[in-house]
This record gives sequence, C-alpha cells and structure tokens, in this order.
Amino acid sequence: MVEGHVTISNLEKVYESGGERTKAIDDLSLEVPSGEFLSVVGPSGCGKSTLLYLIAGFLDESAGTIAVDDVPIDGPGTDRGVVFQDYALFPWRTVMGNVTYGLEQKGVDKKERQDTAQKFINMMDLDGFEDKYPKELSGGMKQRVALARTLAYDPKILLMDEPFGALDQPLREALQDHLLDIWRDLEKTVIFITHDVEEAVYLSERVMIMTRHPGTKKTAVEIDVDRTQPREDIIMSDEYTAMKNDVWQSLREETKPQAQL
Ligand SMILES: Nc1ncnc2c1ncn2[C@@H]1O[C@H](COP(=O)(O)OP(=O)(O)OP(=O)(O)O)[C@@H](O)[C@H]1O
Repeated sequence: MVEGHVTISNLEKVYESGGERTKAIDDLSLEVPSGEFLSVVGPSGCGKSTLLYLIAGFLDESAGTIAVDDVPIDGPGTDRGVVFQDYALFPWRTVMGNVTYGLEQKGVDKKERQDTAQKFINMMDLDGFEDKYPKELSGGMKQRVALARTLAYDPKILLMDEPFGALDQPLREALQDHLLDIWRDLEKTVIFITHDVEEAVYLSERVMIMTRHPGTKKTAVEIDVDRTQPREDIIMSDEYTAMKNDVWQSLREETKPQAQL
C-alpha cells in the first residue's frame, strides 16, 4: 500500500486568546501525494507554522479536515515526525538517548532500539558521538541528531519547520543534499517550511506559495529538474531559473504593501 498521502480539505484555524480572534488559516485545501517533497513559502505571519502544527496534530483545526491515507488525524502520531529549527533535543539525554527516544515511546525492545538508533546515527555521520550531550555538539550536528531521532521511529511523513534556518550557508547546503539523499532512499513524504525561495526550489518537487495573512494556498509551482545532476548544474540551468522566478514573482505579489496591489 502506498502510504503518507496527506489530504487537507477546507482547513481553517482561528486562534482565540484574551478575547481576540486571529484567523491564521482560511479555507486551505491541498493534496500531498505519498512520497512527494513539497515546500511551503509565504509572507511572514501567513500561517506556515500553523499549517505544519495542524498537520502534526499539535493544534486543533477550527474547521475542515486533515487526513493521512484517508484517515482523519486525531492529535499527534508516529506516522508524522516533526523537525524544528531549534532542534528541540533533550539536553539531559545523550545523542544515543535522544535518537532512541521515539522508539522507547513505540515500545521497541532495548536491543532493537539501540540497533535502529545506531543505523540512523551512522546515516547522519554521527558515529563516535553517541555518548555526547547536545551542549557538546555544533548546530549542524544537533540538527542531524534531531533528524536521526525523527527518522528512527520511521514516520511516513516528515514535517520540517525551517530546519536549516539557523545554520550557515555551507552547512545548510550540505544538510540539504543529505536530506535529499535520505528522502530518495527512505521514500518519505516531506512537507518543508522555509523563508528561503532558493532552498524551496532546490529541494522540492513542488513549491506551494501561500497568500498573505490569513493564509491559504495561492498557487503551486512544479519544479521539474533532473536531481541526479550536481547542484551547480541544476542551479545554473535556464529551466531552474525560470521556475525560481515563477515562485519569486508569486511571492512578491503577496509581500507588496497593500496600496501597491
Ligand atoms: N498562539 C497564537 N495565538 C494567537 N495568534 C497566533 C498564535 N500563533 C500564531 N498566531 C498568529 O497566526 C498568524 C500565523 O502565524 P504563523 O506563526 O503560523 O505564521 P508563519 O507564516 O509561520 O510566520 P513566520 O514566517 O513569520 O514564522 C499570525 O498572525 C500570528 O500572529
């Protein structure tokens, strides 16, 4: 069975706090087929993180539905794994302890937990660092631990909220390429939030552009490139530049001051 298909129908989210109502998501519908790499861009405050947290099940929708493989979601679940910008590692656990965490929650026995965690620690080039604590690691290493921790419990869907936003450019590019390798090998559905159009276009098969607040789907641009080529060849091609310009153009319309529209 093909797994990890996300169906979002007429989604609406209204925050209510201190007597104020803020509509963050307005009538958003979206299909993310199993195995797709989708990035989401949009103006600041348009509801990107809200959308991701709704899909994760951390927030309840005000209207509409979100289903995974045709089953409406009911809170968080191990079918969806979230990776945050600030890593959200447990400081009191070692690298091994962080990566085994989700497997403990799933009730996997100790030997299998250790073996599975070691596989993902190796995959993220962290072997030798199993006994280190997060405070002993660089930002890039922490983000690799966070990814290993999420991948270890084998979610069908990876939900990523600006995961490389805090890293410098060379590290960011290295982790982008690492993520693409993992996505190809493990066949996950990925929904990736970013402010960075370059990153969105480089990584994704499709980029969704959201409208300004309250956010909904404005359009989506297909990014049809041969990803077996080296990065330099991909980003220098005319087709790639044209697709990137389409995303920029659409996003720019949403970030212009209202008076210019
Ligand atoms: N807990 C909350 N209570 C009330 N309003 C909220 C809450 N969280 C977010 N909002 C509002 O919802 C809207 C969408 O916020 P969200 O953080 O999802 O946007 P975003 O697109 O991820 O922003 P950014 O790109 O700046 O990170 C904003 O108007 C924000 O002020």
